[in-house]
Amino acid sequence: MKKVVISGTGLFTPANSITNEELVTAFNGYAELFNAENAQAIAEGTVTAIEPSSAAFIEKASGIKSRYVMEKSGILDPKHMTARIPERGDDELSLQAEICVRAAHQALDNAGRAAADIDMVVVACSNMQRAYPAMAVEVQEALGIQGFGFDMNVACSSATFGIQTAMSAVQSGQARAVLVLNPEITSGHLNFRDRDSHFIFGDACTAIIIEAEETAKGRHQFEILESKLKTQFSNNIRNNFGFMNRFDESGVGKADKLFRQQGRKVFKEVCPMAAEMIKETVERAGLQVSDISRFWLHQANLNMNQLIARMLLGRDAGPDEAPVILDTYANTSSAGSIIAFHTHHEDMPSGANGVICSFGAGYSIGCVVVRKK
Ligand SMILES: CC(=O)SCCNC(=O)CCNC(=O)[C@H](O)C(C)(C)COP(=O)(O)OP(=O)(O)OC[C@H]1O[C@@H](n2cnc3c(N)ncnc32)[C@H](O)[C@@H]1OP(=O)(O)O
Repeated sequence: MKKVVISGTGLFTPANSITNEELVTAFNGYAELFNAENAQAIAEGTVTAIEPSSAAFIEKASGIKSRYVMEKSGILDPKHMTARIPERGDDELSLQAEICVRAAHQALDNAGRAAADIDMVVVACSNMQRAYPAMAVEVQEALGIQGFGFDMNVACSSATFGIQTAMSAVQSGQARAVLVLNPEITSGHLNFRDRDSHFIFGDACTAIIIEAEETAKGRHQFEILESKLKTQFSNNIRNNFGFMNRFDESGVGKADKLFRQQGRKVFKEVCPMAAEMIKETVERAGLQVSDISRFWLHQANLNMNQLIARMLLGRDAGPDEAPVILDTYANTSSAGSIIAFHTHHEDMPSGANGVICSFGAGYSIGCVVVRKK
């Protein structure tokens, strides 16, 4: 079988960052307004008052200190509580394609590649900006890539599922090189009025070039030794937004058309699944967990990652073994493990092994074992 490498990655980080304190001030402002407007109903017991959020809780429960967003002022306005981003015309590059292009240029540069070397574009993320045409085809056009492109959505595991799809395309000869993009504008599906989850997500876009080892030119190449995917249905992370929403506008309300989760259940159920998947995939690669020097884990919750590392290693992981980026990026869905990889791989010596592992809605888990060239 043809050997395949990750030959370059890229990252787009939005210019605006929001601290926990800023986010909590906005949320508490909203809560005060809501409680004042509904004072009588709250006193009568027909409406529940909104409790204030707390920056200390957020950092302790999740490890998140701040997050990047495409637009900040609307999210921090207690009367608005979502980003203010004007719609673009059909003749303009869409926002999601724009951030793909920004990340793609960096990945192409790191891989020593030009658009003409790419035959396939995959946009793999949790939310597409529109139904069609596919985002990937717009990105293909914007970059001047021949060949073909398509979108795929496996929520937080979109990047790892995209890597395996790209690897198969290279191995089967469908593409010489594939550009996988993970444009996560998570602020669009985050309910900033929900105390349990308003702090969870941030925006970012990652790009990955996958190609045959024999012709790869990237400065830091990682051979893909093994990859394994798993899905198991769960309602514990769910978003009912979709094209049939307009059939029944009475619905069960608006909040179910945004991200919602049973965080405790997710924590309890996903950690053992992810640890087991990592162990299985590493063993399928002919290695032991002790042969892995770095784990680029999905970046949703610090306590989750620490627990998974303990399940695997029987001890706490050092910061070099399981790099953390969620403190400043929060959960960027599928981009998270790739941001960790992108920002923490250059120092690895030749021959060092690592694992990229994503886990999230579906449930979906993707595990990719790599070795530095
Ligand atoms: C695309 C994807 O990645 S999907 C995301 C995948 N999801 C995950 O990975 C999430 C995994 N789970 C988690 O991260 C955690 O469960 C969290 C961070 C969501 C919540 O942390 P937990 O410790 O489980 O907190 P929990 O929800 O049980 O709340 C604990 C208490 O804090 C309170 N609380 C909740 N939110 C807040 C807040 N913002 N500020 C202050 N207090 C809060 C709760 O009401 C609760 O109070 P109670 O004990 O009086 O009932």
